[in-house]
Amino acid sequence: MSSVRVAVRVRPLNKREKKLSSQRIIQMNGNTVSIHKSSLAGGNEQNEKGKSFTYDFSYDSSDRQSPTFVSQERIFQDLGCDVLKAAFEGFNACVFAYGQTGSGKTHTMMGHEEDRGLIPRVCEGLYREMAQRSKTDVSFHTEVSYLEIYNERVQDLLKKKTLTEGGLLKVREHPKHGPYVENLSKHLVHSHSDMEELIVLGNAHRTTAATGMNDSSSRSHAIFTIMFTQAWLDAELPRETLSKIHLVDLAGSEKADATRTTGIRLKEGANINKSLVTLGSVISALADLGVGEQSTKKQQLFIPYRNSVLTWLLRDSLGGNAVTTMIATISPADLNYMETLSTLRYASRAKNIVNSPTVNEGGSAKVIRELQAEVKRLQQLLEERIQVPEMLNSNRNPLQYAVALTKEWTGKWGETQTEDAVALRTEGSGLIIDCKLPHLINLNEDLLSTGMILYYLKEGRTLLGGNEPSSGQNILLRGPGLLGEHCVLESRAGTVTLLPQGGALCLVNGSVVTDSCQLTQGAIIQLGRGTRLRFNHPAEASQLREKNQKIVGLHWLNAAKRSQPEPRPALLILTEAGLYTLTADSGRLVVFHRLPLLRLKEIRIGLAGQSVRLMGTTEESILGVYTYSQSCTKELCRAILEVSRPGNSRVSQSPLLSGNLMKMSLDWQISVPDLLLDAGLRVCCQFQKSLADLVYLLHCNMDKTAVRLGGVQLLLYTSVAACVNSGAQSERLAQFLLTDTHFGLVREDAVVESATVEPSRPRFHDLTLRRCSDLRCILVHDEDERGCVRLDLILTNARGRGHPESVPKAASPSARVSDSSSLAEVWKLTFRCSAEAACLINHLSNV
Ligand SMILES: Nc1ncnc2c1ncn2[C@@H]1O[C@H](COP(=O)(O)OP(=O)(O)OP(=O)(O)O)[C@@H](O)[C@H]1O
Repeated sequence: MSSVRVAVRVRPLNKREKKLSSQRIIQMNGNTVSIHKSSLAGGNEQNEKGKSFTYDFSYDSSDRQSPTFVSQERIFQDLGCDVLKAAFEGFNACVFAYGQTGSGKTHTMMGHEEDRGLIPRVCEGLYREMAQRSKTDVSFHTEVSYLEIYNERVQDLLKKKTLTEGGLLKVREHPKHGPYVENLSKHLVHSHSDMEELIVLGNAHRTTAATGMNDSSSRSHAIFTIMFTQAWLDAELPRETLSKIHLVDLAGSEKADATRTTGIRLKEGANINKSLVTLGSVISALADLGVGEQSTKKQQLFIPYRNSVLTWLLRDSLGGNAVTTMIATISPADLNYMETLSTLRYASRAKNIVNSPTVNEGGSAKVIRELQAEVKRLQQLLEERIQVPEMLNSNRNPLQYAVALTKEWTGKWGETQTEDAVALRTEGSGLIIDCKLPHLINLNEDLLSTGMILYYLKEGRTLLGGNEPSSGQNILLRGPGLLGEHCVLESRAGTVTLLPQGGALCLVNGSVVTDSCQLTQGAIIQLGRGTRLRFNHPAEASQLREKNQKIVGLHWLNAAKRSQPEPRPALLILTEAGLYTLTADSGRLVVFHRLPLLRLKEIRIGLAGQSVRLMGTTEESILGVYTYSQSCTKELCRAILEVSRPGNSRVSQSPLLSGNLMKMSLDWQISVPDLLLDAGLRVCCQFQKSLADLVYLLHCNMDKTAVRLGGVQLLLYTSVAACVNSGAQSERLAQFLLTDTHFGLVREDAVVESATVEPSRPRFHDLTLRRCSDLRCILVHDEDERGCVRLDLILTNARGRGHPESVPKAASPSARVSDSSSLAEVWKLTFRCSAEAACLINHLSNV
């Protein structure tokens, strides 16, 4: 018997809560969590003391600086390690996160690249532990499935929606094994990186949406399941255990008014709440069972597992055969008092659920073990000269039967290892054979041969030979010069070696081999005088692919990210799988940012197409790219989309990728629709919002009596290399802007904007603004070999309006007038595009 373990975790205040000056109402003391009723929730002196609940674990993650701060690693050490322990002992395990929407369930279960949650850490831990145990004679077999329950329907997150109509799957009940999802794909995994890839793929397919409470709210319940089998011979007795690990990220419980939900979100909310209400009823009923009312109530108590898909599928984890942990996630803010209290009550109730986990022994192994035990018992009887039942001498002699079954089991286990290892799939008009085990492909030169043979290599020895079928070869080949026992291929823990037998002629990649030789991916093996085979090692190939991904494009640009928001020169390497940004650090190139393309969620084009903001699933993943030209922006975006969403015709038709971004940006009337692509990838812009921000900043720094806010009209906004003031030598990259009456330089931040953290500076900053009438003359230099044009703007009576130091924030701009100077001021500007320089010259000459 084991009680459900319950942990409570409080997250930091979010942006919304801070904006509303929320009070913290959660205190954690040891494993006791106290919630105080705030004035906002109608608190008064009397109940100010609040309510307290005690759990198995309490985690205060509300303040990173606090000494009591609990990290993702600590949660893994406390809860994840127990999941692994249970799995290796043969128990089922389940961890589910429950809590209000936006309270931190996904953060705790999945986390993000820089701060990984429980699921990726459990997967990593599983492989770490397997590697440590690999020296023992235990074999492991791991399969993974990942599903979501959205609006009470089950969808496979690891498969494109082609299986059944809309990709929806049915839940059925197996008489022996209980509820299961029909046709749910199971993926055999060989390595931690295989598992990570599946997680990323599944997450990309998950249904999320922005709600009032969470910008990226999970609208579905997601169940990531690892089916983990271990098999070994224990003193000649076969042993096999199968553990199912369910890692569940529930959708958030929510009040319709709190999230200001309507339409689709409201319907989702109703379904989410329906499952959670059923989960609550199940927990409640089980808790009643657990607190010692079994005798009176057990018979009468009905557990409503089947009232929702979620509880039906998790039946074994709730009051059944599993070691189960619930993580209740809460907000620290008084705003959410009622929801937090309800979560704490829910969690407290769950503590009373008692499960009865048992080691899940593989069916056939169990029968054999029981038979072996029977044999032992009978042998003992023999030794004691007690009359032995007839059975021992009959055909169904348990000893022979057990030996036969053991043999069969060993064979079957081997098969399960290779089952699913070879699969056929179609791609376009081609047929692809996927084989996860190391294998050989026959490169037959016989012109009349039309088939292709693939020989997979199981763990252990494989004897190859020809011509003499009686030699007991595992792989029988035909060809001149082949001996009966030609060579042995030995596969051990991912390494395959070839050992020639008795003077047989073997060549690997054209060199004669006489001793043991390790084979590597793609090796060409020649046996005898004509038999040629190609060796493939899928695991090694996948590692090599990772290391050696095909480079699709290189871009030298400037880049920034949240933790380092100043643009810096960067090399962007676009590969088939991700975008790598390298920068120089003390003379060495270092990876500044990495964005797997599967995780790419948003491409936002900056004002006039001068920058791009690429965002993955978290704010930390934001990469700001300063392209300084709309053509470069379009080129980069097209390249990324061509790799991540190939062949999508809507990409080329989108005005964002084909239109004039400058024109679209500076015209208040043009509204550019977002482009929504597969797996929730959005290509968008916020031209009008950015334009409004910029115009407001400009207007604040102009002479307000002369220009109305509505009269500020932007004519040009482009990147230039600028050197302002005659003395200064160094050029800096900035945005040049031109209005009817003014021109200026400003810097734009491509990273800024954060749902949870107040940005440290406004989108537009460091503004230097001049009246057009301040201009005395323009010197136009010849175009250089790159087509760039330099203009020297010569200004007299320089009056610094909105000088860099005078513009701390867009919201509170000031118009400090700098010292007048009798010296002329020179702005040396280099325009990348001569048309833009011409536009400036035309306008200023007219003035
Ligand atoms: N412990 C934490 N530390 C730092 N940030 C957190 C923590 N928990 C949550 N957050 C942040 O709060 C936001 C909401 O969290 P998350 O998406 O995990 O909530 P959720 O409970 O899964 O919401 P929903 O039910 O709507 O999917 C995210 O931006 C997340 O990064």
